[in-house]
Amino acid sequence: MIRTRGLTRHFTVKKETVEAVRGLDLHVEAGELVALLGPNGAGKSTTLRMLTTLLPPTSGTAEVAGLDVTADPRGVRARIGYIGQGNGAAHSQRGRDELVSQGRAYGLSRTAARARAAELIASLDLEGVADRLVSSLSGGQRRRLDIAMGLIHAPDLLFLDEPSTGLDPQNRANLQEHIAALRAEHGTTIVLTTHYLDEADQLAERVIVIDHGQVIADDTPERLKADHAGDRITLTLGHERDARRVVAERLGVVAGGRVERAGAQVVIETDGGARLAPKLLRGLDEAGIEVAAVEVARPTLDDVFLNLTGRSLREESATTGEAA
Ligand SMILES: Nc1ncnc2c1ncn2[C@@H]1O[C@H](COP(=O)(O)OP(=O)(O)OP(=O)(O)O)[C@@H](O)[C@H]1O
Repeated sequence: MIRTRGLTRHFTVKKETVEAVRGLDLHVEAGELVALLGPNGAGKSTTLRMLTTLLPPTSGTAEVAGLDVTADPRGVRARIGYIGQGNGAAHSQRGRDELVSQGRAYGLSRTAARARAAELIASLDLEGVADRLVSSLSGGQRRRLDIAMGLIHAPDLLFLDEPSTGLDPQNRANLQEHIAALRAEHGTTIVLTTHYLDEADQLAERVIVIDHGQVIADDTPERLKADHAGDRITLTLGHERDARRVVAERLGVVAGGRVERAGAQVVIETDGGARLAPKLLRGLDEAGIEVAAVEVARPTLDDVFLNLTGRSLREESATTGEAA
């Protein structure tokens, strides 16, 4: 469905070159639900804008829905849906009318456009609000209407640029359910960008991690976590000196496990944390070390990003005022 080779985009800002996307080789099969995950400025939107023909590549090629984005941009646009960041239906119109107009713009007859609009209104749970002015809809309802707009011509491939940014957790969860349901019902190939780690983890079957305009990892969330991050055992000990001793003598810590200490807390990153934790506790007990609390956590995609780049995606998002 998508194949890019060496896809590259530079911008020139005040005589300086910004290498927004640097030689991406992407391959997305029909029916996949893929998330492009990366910090602000990683190049996700620029990639999407090239794949949707909104921006010409500086170099490299991209084939989308069987057509070359540079040679046949109109053909590509007819076969895809694209929902950008913050674009959307006109606020002074009613949602249903906007959908019908959009359908007409794609060449559907009035009857077909109405039927398709009704179908999307039902499947995106907009029945109660589709006949209201768009300006009166909530953020989550508006985002669902945007998605309906992008799907009016029944494209095989849908691009969503940060679909849930700005929504509260409940609306985000609701939108994610709708995206998953669309895929299940229609088999639409979906490519979305996000910097919400849990969204990529729960929704996508495949996560392509992008940093500084390049792919740094590409796999299922489970395999990314298994390959690039371990479980995390957090021990809170009674005294800081005990924590120092655990680290210095690597008490109960298996070979290869990474150990860090902060005050009386020791964090051990290791494979098979649930299996190791009881052994570890027995070892500490035998050494006469008191344990106040223990927690075993499975790795997150943030741990994957941290291990790959040395930076936390969560912190980077926080510094730019975004929640991740
Ligand atoms: N029109 C433009 N002119 C100049 N620089 C640009 C332009 N568009 C993007 N950039 C730069 O290209 C880099 C990649 O930006 P892009 O918007 O693709 O990142 P992103 O991963 O989508 O980030 P975000 O999560 O913040 O949307 C950034 O350094 C950005 O400032």
